[in-house]
Amino acid sequence: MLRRRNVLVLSVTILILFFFTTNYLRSILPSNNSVEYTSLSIEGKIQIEFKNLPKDYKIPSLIEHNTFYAFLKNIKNEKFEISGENITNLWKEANSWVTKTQIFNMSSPNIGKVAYALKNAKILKADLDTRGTQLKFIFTLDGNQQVIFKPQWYEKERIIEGPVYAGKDRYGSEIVGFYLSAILNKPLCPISVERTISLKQDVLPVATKRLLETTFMSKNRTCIYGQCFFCKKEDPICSDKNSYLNGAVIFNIKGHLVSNRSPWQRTYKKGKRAVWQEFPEKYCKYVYHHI
Ligand SMILES: Nc1ncnc2c1ncn2[C@@H]1O[C@H](COP(=O)(O)OP(=O)(O)OP(=O)(O)O)[C@@H](O)[C@H]1O
Ligand SMILES: [Mn+2]
Repeated sequence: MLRRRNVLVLSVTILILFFFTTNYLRSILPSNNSVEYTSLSIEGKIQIEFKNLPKDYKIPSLIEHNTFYAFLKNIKNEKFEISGENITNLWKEANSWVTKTQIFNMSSPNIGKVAYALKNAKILKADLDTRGTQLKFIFTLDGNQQVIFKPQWYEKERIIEGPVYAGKDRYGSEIVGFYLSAILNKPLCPISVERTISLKQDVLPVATKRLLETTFMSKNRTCIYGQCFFCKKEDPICSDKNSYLNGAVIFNIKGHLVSNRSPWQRTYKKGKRAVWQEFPEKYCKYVYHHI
């Protein structure tokens, strides 16, 4: 009886060991399937090559970066009294962060206050922002800081079908861009926050003439169509019935910005492929040597 049990225990142990060893070997041994490799996309090959990189190229995860943790702590909305010198000095500091290599200071303990001020400071003047191609506003906040306001056009969950450039600006991408730039330790996206404004109370009383000229009421909602390449009277942004409109408030960078096209820019014509899509391998070398 005892012997039979021993044999059983031994067989089960061998079976378990066999199972784990084969699985382990499968995970560490390179798969020698070269046919599979050649049929992979460029992105797929990059993913595989990442795993084979010498350890010199391996860097610790940026998310563990001390600066990022300081940023996470600092960005927590910090309530303060928005008035007089407080706010003027805060904007002064935020503007001093902007250099050629960063547009916000991840380590500043005041970054939470800037986010709070973007979300809460009174709007002193509201105008249309005619830069770019889509509808946006430029507000002057208490303390004389200009910010851009991009309205929310769609429910957050809404999925827009079609090409990657289908649909209007998604205001959330401004906010995601800001946080992503911090996570990647490249603070190159302006500080952005979500904010709900009352068109009736916060905007219309301080609106410029040209903003008011593109404003009308429709079914108890305040609607604005603005002035831009894609702006149409038939396609305005409208508040809810209580006159509220949600969107992103984006810190406006002072000074002159230069546009640099990405060498990997998409084309906007259906079916027309960009050079980088036609000759992916050669194009990479070309950009490396010529741009
Ligand atoms: N935070 C900012 N600070 C200063 N200038 C800005 C800021 N955001 C945008 N701009 C300026 O406004 C221009 C248009 O901005 P943006 O790309 O966000 O608008 P858009 O309507 O989506 O235009 P496009 O279709 O050209 O992308 C930018 O090229 C830049 O010059
Ligand atoms: Mn854009």
